[in-house]
Amino acid sequence: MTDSEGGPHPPTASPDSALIDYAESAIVEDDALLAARDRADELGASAVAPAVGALLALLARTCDAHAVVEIGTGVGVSGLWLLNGMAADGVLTTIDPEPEHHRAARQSFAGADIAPGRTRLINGAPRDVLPRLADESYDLVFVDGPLIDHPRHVTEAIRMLRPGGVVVVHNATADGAVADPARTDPPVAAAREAALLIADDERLLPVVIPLGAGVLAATKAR
Ligand SMILES: C[S@@+](CC[C@H](N)C(=O)[O-])C[C@H]1O[C@@H](n2cnc3c(N)ncnc32)[C@H](O)[C@@H]1O
Repeated sequence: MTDSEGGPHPPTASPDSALIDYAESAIVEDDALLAARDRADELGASAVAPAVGALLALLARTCDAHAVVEIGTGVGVSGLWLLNGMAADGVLTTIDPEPEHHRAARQSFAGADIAPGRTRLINGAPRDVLPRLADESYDLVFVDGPLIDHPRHVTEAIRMLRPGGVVVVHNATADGAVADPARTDPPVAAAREAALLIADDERLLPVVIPLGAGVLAATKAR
C-alpha cells in the first residue's frame, strides 16, 4: 500500500506497548506446553512466545494443514502449537541439527499424547534435508532456524509450499533492525534478504505481525 506520493505509508504511531503486552499475555498454555517450556529452559533453547504459538495454530487451522514443515524444532514448543491447529491426521515434519533438542521434542510430543505417526523428526542440517522435500506439497512451512540461514530456508519454503499455503518466518525483522539501513551486519542483512525474497515474489501476499520476535507470514496464490 502506498500514500498519494507513491511511497510507503509512514507509521501512524509508535507501537502501543500496552496493546502488544495484552496480545502477548492473553494466551494461556496447557500443561504440556508449560512442560515443554521448562525443557527449553533446562537446555537453554529458545521457543516462540505463546502469542506466536497461537498464531501458528490459527494459521494451520485456517489453511486446513495436513502437511507442515518446521525448520528449527527446538524442544517442540512451536511444534505443539502447530499440531494443535493441524488436521487430526496431519503430519508435522520438523528438522533440527541438534540431537539433544530432538530428544527433548519427542518428550514434549509424548507429554501432549501426540501419536508418533503425526510427527516426523529429521535430525540433520536443513541445507542437506530440505532439498529432499517435494515441491508444492506442504500446506504450511515455518522457518525458525538461525537468522543467517533465513534466505536459504525461505527459498526452500517457497518452493515446497502448495498454492494457497502459508509460509511463516520467525524473527523476520531481527527485532526491528531490518528497518534501520545502518544495520548491515550479516544476520540483519540476511533477515532483510529473506524478507525481500518474499516481498518480491508476485505469488506471495505477505504481512508483518509484531508478535514475539516479529513474524512475517505470506500466503501463496492458488
Ligand atoms: C529458535 S530455536 C527453534 C525453536 C522452536 N521453533 C520453538 O519455538 O519451539 C532454533 C533451532 O534451530 C536449530 N538450528 C541450529 N542450527 C540450525 C541450522 N543451521 N538450521 C536450522 N536450524 C538450526 C537449533 O538447534 C534450535 O533448536
